[in-house]
Amino acid sequence: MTKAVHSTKGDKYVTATLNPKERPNRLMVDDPTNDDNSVIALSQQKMDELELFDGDAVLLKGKKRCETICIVLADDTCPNDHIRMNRVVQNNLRVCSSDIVSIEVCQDIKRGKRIYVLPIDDSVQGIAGNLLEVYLKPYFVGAYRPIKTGDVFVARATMRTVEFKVIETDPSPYCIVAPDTVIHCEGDPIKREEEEVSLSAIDYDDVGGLENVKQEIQEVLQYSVEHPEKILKFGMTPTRAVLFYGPPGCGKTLLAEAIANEYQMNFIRISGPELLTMWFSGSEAKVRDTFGKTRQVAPCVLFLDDLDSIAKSRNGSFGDGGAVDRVINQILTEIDGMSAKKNVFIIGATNRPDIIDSAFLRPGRFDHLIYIPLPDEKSRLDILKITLRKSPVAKDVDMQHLSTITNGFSGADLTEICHRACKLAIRELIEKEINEGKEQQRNGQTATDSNEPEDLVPEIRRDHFEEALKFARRSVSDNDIRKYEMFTQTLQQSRYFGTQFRFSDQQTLQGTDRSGGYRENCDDDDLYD
Ligand SMILES: Nc1ncnc2c1ncn2[C@@H]1O[C@H](COP(=O)(O)OP(=O)(O)OP(=O)(O)O)[C@@H](O)[C@H]1O
Repeated sequence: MTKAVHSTKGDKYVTATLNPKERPNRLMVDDPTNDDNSVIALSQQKMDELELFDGDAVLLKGKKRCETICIVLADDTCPNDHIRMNRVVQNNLRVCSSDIVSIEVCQDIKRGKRIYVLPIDDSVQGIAGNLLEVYLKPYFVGAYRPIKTGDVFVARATMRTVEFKVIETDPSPYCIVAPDTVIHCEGDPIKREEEEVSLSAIDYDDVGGLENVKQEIQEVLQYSVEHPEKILKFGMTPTRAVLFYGPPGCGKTLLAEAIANEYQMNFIRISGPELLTMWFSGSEAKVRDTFGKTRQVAPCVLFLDDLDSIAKSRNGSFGDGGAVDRVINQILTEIDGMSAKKNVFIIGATNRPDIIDSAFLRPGRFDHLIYIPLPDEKSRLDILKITLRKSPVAKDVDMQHLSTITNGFSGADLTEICHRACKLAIRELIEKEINEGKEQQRNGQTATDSNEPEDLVPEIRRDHFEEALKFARRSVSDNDIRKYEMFTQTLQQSRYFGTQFRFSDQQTLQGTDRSGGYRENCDDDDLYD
């Protein structure tokens, strides 16, 4: 399986910039074996040559004068002139696989007194929790991570990942975050800068079920990326765009992010309404720039969400159909330009495949449609387990039973049940701690009197789930599902002409049978006479 989609660099360029005698500290970027945001790896031989030791802090320089600091470790599987780093580090340096970076020891790095970081707005949407406790402390605790002003990093908790930008460090511009470093994160989330692309940390293990779809995507990507010449030989163009369709909340977005991660590609998401708003507010150039950015950060997955909204708007709030036609044309031109580029893969998504403009579905555009259905029982069990994998759940909570009784629930509906159960446990814990505090006050005790504070709610229990299920609801109706199934069936019928078709030997020999040999069940033999 292709794990990485490398940017195409001519050999000449590589040999010129990698002349080992002249610049031993210039190395070619490789994908990591260890996915840590703060670690890069070199061969032991290269470490010796550069007089580096395991655990040294190093200063890395990439493109556009971008720099970052990491810890270096020896990895004997790393080729001598290569440097392994994950996508977070690559993005901070604005480089990708096969690009060249330089490395030098960073001698003057100090322990941080304080750091100030802020979340990036689109990565924190819908998250209400305490970012410091839930994301930042677990990310930094005991890790002694070096950070530099301007870096972006990804911190993870349960199912969500949040991207943070380092606004300031004291001392500046870089430091090591130690246990006594004070972490500040107060303030509004900040906007993603133009050149920063999303660093999805969602991977295939975060997506429950959908095994067939993962397999299908693998084939599409593998054929298109690894064997384009074979596809061209047979007169076809490699598939560069697929359209996910299906009910809401079943993992279209999640899967698109996981694909980007799985194939070590950057991820850019644009929604149909965003594109329309850009256009109608008079910034066609912005639409071009948005697509342009995708080309710059290739290899990249471009995720075009809510494609149906463009079709809907023909008769809607954006005025006459003519204007919408022009938007569609520009978007299609961009998509055509994009899909001709080898290392940009476009994934469109819609809940309303029936109203998608047919121009989007022409060969060379979204000609490959993939249905993302409601999860079946096994997939529901997977989704429940994935959602709760970082949560302590009591042993007698029967997940299998939960997955059986939730027939017809989407992935998002199931996630909501789990989150509600978690919140009930959290609420109970807080209430119990407050009550216990009051009790201690009444008894004249202090919290430090007792040695080990008792864990008042150690796990999410059955009753938390039972309560959560009272509020559970299916967000997709049977009627909707029937419509998707009918669409899929019609699509298949229009695609698959017939399994019984065979060329007749006679026709091959004589070359005269204009019916194409498909005569088995035909009564109207005289049609062409
Ligand atoms: N297959 C799945 N595995 C794990 N979680 C899932 C799955 N499907 C949905 N979820 C949960 O539901 C949430 C919403 O899923 P997602 O946004 O990918 O759905 P979608 O199909 O893109 O929906 P929409 O069409 O409304 O944009 C996810 O963040 C995740 O928590």
